[in-house]
Amino acid sequence: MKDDQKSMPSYGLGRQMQVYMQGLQGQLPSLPVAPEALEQQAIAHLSQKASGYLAGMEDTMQANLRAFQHWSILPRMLRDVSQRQLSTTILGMQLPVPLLLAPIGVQSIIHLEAEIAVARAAHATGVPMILSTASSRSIEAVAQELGNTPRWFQLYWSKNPDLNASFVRRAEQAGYSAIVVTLDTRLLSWREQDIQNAYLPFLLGEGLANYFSDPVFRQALAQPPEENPGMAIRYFIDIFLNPSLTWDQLSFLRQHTSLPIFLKGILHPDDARLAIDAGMDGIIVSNHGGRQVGGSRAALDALPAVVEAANGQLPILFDSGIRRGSDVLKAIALGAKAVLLGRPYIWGLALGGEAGVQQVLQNLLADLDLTLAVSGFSSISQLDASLLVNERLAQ
Ligand SMILES: Cc1cc2nc3c(=O)[nH]c(=O)nc-3n(C[C@H](O)[C@H](O)[C@H](O)COP(=O)(O)O)c2cc1C
Ligand SMILES: CC(C)CC(=O)C(=O)O
Repeated sequence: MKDDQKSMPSYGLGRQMQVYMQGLQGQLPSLPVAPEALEQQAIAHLSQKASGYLAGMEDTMQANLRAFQHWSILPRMLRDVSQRQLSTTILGMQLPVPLLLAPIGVQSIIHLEAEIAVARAAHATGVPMILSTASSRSIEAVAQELGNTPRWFQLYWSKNPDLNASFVRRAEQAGYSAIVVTLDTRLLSWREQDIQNAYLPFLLGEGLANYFSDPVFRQALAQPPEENPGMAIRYFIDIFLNPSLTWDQLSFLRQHTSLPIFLKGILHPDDARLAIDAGMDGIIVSNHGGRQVGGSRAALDALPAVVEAANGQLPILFDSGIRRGSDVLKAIALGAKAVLLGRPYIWGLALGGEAGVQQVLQNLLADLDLTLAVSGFSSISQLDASLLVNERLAQ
């Protein structure tokens, strides 16, 4: 984290003042500040294929956003909020803010500098990054940009066990401090826009940097990917999806890493109990941003039951629909230790590369810090359900 951002207590105010002072010199923020306007501008900027890929099932995405409206913050007054604390600890890991960048694959279809730009922005703001297996830059190249910024690696569990073990080994060697296994994408769902556009970026070789650079993957090919990319892509298609993956196979991963393992994509409380039985270290409640099960429960609506089922035995994180500081507060008040930011940073990437991602993160952190303060709290560790009113029950 940069020195001028180390003191989080003045962060929100600092960002506000920076913007207003720039305004006095005739400079307005280069990106829209409201997430809705940011999204609109980014979608208009991207090709139809890329924006179609970013989309999801509209009803489920809307449900994710609406779920936040069902909860209202009931602020408290006249409490000293002059010193504020946004940092949190998860399984002994210190996170400067309760926010991580969600794993988002194939960023090369959004911006030429892809995950490199995102990693630089993460480093500049201190926001930890979760790198996707399907990234367009390798595990090692992204790590190099992150310096000492915390990083986790998201694993898509392929049909080749040696490849899975190799990915995890590479992540460990490159300083990633947790493994996130995504459970909800053992098959690709029926994605209407991609089908309409007949577009799957992997078939064009996008998002395969980790595969093409992996010794196990390369060994399985008769010719290296540089000489015969078509053959490498076909092999990727053969092994990538793994619908036969079941709970009992998680022990394999445990044998191959000493890093904490988080399961991403849990919505049902019974699955939270299975995660505990399987000896996992954490859960990420998520419906993949409404991209997998069309018509699924909004992720925020699923959070309280998962938190209750976990019963404090392992940390719960959350994503799907985080757009503003108040969303972060609500998810944390409902029991999440931290949240993952998804599409908003990709909109920033689309419009402004590294600087765009940085602006989105700075704004969100400032919003979070100020919303915490005006709600009457000085530390995110003070938040619990008493912050919120459930408007559906209150009516
Ligand atoms: C274009 C795109 C690609 C994604 N790629 C991955 C991925 O590679 N691995 C993964 O676990 N989740 C992936 N996700 C899901 C995100 O990690 C996260 O769950 C989701 O974006 C949260 O929803 P939100 O963006 O609406 O907040 C992807 C999401 C999008 C939009
Ligand atoms: C299928 C993946 C490689 C990327 C992903 O998770 C997504 O597109 O939602």
